[in-house]
Amino acid sequence: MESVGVLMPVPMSPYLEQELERRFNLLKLWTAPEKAEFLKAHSGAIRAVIGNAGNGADVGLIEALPELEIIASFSVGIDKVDLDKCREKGIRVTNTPDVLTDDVADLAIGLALAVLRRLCEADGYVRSGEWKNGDYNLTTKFTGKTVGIIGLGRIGQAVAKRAEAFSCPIAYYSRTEKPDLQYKYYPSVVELASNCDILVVVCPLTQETRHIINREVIDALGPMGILINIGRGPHVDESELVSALLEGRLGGAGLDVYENEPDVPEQLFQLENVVLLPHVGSDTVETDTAMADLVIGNLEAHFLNKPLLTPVV
Ligand SMILES: O=CC(=O)O
Repeated sequence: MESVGVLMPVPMSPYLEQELERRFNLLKLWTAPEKAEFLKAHSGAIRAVIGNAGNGADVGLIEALPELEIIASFSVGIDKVDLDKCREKGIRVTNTPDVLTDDVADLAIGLALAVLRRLCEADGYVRSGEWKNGDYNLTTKFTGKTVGIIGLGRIGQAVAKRAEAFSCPIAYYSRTEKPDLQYKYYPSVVELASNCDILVVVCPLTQETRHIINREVIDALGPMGILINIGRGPHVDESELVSALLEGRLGGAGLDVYENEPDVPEQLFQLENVVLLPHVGSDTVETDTAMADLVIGNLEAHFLNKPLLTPVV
């Protein structure tokens, strides 16, 4: 497969890069001084594109690569890939489900604990020497709080399982009720937000879920409520979130994702009830390797005419 051109638009995992280089003709777009020229020069060779959470394949890229057969995303979310265009052109699409579920769910719980128990602030209190002047403030208990989950797929269910271990009642919103699960279902996000303490966003980003967290939902969650976003930034109307936090209409937020990454609203930097992470939900050494192996497994299956391991299209 050494002659198969595989385009990597942006740097991702060094392990993935190294393993792709051993098997394929890896073309690193970001190393080219003139990207359009580079694509033109290699368009006849490129049969695969590697996407990720931030960079997928839009119509422009797909149209520029006439030999493109497969987009293998190094992510579970494929909102940056134009799936309709891929279907129309018969281009296959794969992602990396399951292998990252535990890490992302762990991080949701970590964010909830960090916001409620002020872990980052308290750490700063020790490092700055302020502890010598007196004890740190009281914080808020996590155990027993009602956790509302938007999107009860693989990751949502893993969040629920972890929260149950903290004796948290679980409620959820999803497009359809899941009668085989014992959790309380709400048919609207506002109703869910009105009836939980911690609201976790974990659904895929689609036209329907863009800004699923709007002013009405934020107000329903209220001044004691906590929003955790481990899904995608555009799930949340970010300017509404910032106003609500600045005005004390929302109790706090734990965010791993933002509307315009890596730009984060600077008004949030001063707030002690907010914990900000740089989109690291699945970024552990173990999961990076597992995701990379799955990307490679899908490419090898495709070019050997075998069934894809984790097909989306
Ligand atoms: O955001 C990360 C992913 O979609 O895998």
